[in-house]
Amino acid sequence: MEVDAVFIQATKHCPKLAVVEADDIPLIDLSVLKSHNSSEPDATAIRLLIYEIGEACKNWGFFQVINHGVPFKRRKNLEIVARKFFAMSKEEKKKVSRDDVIPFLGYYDTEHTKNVRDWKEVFDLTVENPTLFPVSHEPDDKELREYINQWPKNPPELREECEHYAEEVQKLAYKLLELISMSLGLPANHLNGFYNDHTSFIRLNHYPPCPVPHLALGVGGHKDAGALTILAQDDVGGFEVKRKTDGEWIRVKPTHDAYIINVGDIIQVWSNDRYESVEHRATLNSKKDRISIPFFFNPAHYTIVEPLEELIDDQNLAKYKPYNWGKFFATRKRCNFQKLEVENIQISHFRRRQWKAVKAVCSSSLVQTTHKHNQQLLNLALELSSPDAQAFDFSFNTGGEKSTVKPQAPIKLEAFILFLLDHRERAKHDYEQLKKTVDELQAFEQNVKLVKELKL
Ligand SMILES: O=C(O)CCC(=O)C(=O)O
Ligand SMILES: [Fe+2]
Repeated sequence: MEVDAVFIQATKHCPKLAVVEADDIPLIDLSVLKSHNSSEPDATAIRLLIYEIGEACKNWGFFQVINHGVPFKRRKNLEIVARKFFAMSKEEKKKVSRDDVIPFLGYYDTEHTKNVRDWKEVFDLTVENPTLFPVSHEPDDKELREYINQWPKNPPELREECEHYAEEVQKLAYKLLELISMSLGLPANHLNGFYNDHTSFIRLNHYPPCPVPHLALGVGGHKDAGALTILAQDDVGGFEVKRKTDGEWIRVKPTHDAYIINVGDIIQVWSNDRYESVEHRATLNSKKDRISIPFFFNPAHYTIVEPLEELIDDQNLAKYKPYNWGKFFATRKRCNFQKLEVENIQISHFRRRQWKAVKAVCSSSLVQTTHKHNQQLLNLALELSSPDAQAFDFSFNTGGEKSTVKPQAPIKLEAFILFLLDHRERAKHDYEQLKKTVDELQAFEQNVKLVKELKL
């Protein structure tokens, strides 16, 4: 069977044939939250649970939960009805197509992730019906619209099953939000206020069998833009996360009645990078089709997302500028529909200037040309930080025309060292890579001194 080239991934994104399954992915038991025999829950056990969740968010950016309180029947029923829906003819499904008037909700099969088409079809619905959202991504356009779910005639039980499911998973979402809040040292309900008019939605994902599972992806590598995702996957398997320690794609083996929880971009920003949104993707299967059902737990459209005041001080400056969630989401939606030449909007575009300055150092050819080792190192650093670097390429090289900043070289170098140290903390793998390239860190540090002595 011929496969349309729009589905084919660049070689570096193609899934490897040998699947890696890690056995240390955090599996967290929430049974302690249920108060048995109406007695108070065990305070020590809760403290331990909060600690476990904090560690999982920090080290992995995701975890699985069991004994979460969502009745298995609700999930199973929804999976069955989702299969029924996707088994209908295209013509039938397209009756509830997402279109220009209802751009977020209903059926569609043309989503692109990172500009390559996903091998999937989906049905989207909001949890609150209607849900208020900005009409346009344009910052000055203040028009809002009430988005209403589109329900197909068939299967008739789809609506009811979706609504039952949403109700139950929502309870879990609030529990997790509270646990995460406490793991950041904040009161349990600290984040709840953002959810008064929340914009959470549920997606039914269907990945048909694919004749070229080594060349295409169900969903290409991406980070979820919202706050928290609660994912149910069936027993076929295919969900993979990029492990923070070494950048390896790890397959998360389906665990009976477990949910996969991942921290999204908003929690990364709220936590000022203490917790990082993890990159993940869905791989395909040549024989079986697969269903997955993410619940995206997102705040009100008017939420201004920024690092939480309680988590910043002189030592931990806010790393992001505030942004409006509704506008961010609208911009994302606009790009996902079509193949564009530009990169989609990312939270890295809102990183604050002190971090930009660091990236500017990396792109300064003045520094790059001073020493071969440094050049390699800086190129690598530039690569590691490429999403940011793209967004603001200062190119202020030795009196070049575009020069807008005249930075002081010693300050720049210090900033660069800070950048490296930050990377060392955040991604040991990247640091190992850097280290390898310059032979060893010591050599690099000597080079830095050298550049300083040259007073560049
Ligand atoms: O299908 C999966 O396992 C992942 C889906 C996903 O990441 C998404 O829809 O955002
Ligand atoms: Fe996702």
